[in-house]
Amino acid sequence: MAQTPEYAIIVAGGSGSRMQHDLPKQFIEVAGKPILMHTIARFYKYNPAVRLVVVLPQEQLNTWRELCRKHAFKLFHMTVAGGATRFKSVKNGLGAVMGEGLVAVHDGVRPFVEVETIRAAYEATAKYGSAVVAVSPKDSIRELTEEGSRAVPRAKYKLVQTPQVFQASILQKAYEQPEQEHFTDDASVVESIGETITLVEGSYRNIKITTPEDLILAEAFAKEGSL
Ligand SMILES: Nc1ccn([C@@H]2O[C@H](COP(=O)(O)OP(=O)(O)OP(=O)(O)O)[C@@H](O)[C@H]2O)c(=O)n1
Ligand SMILES: C[C@](O)(CO)[C@H](O)COP(=O)(O)O
Repeated sequence: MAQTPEYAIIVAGGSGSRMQHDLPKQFIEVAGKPILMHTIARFYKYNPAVRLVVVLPQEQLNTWRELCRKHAFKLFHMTVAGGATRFKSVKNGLGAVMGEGLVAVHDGVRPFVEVETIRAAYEATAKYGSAVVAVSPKDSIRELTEEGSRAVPRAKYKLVQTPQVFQASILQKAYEQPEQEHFTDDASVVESIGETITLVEGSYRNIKITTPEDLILAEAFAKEGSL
């Protein structure tokens, strides 16, 4: 029986403003290689036949090509120009997805995602139509109210990571709608067309490298052999 095509849209089209670094954060080296290369390699390790779509700002496409040459990075991938928001970048990436299949969307700056997590997410999507990786909060949670704040039951919440994997047709339909302010990830976009979201357990190592202290953590994980 023919294998269902698997795609991975790796979004790296942001500006990385919270990192306050002179390089775009996806190009910062950890363990001797740009973060984005480690992320791509994780998906390739999961499935060498995965169709990789890497989304980068238009003005960074040449730099990326040069970095690939410099690091002799040969893993085959398409590149697509990003948009002004994550929503627009994912939508541009979806333009490279042809026909049916399972499509993962993953942040280019989450290089520590485990192969087992990626596998669990694609498998759950094949069964249920969607899979969103998430972990339980470790801290207590308070909701901001008009009066100040109030405690909420932590057991009722999950912290959402990527990959977020969907049937291609569902993701494409969801991304046809106009962007809304509360769309902070793909699950929120897909949910708003009435689809159910299935959660898959993630890992505390699957950090999104966002602020300078995340780089210190990333170096520590890398030293420990997590890359
Ligand atoms: N217009 C955008 C904005 C974000 N992203 C991607 O979405 C992921 C999560 O976003 P975030 O970590 O917030 O990245 P930035 O938007 O680059 O960072 P910041 O908000 O600090 O500027 C990143 O891999 C980022 O490159 C994207 O592809 N296109
Ligand atoms: C998609 C995401 O990583 C899930 O946690 C997150 O919502 C991205 O948010 P950002 O503000 O674009 O970093």
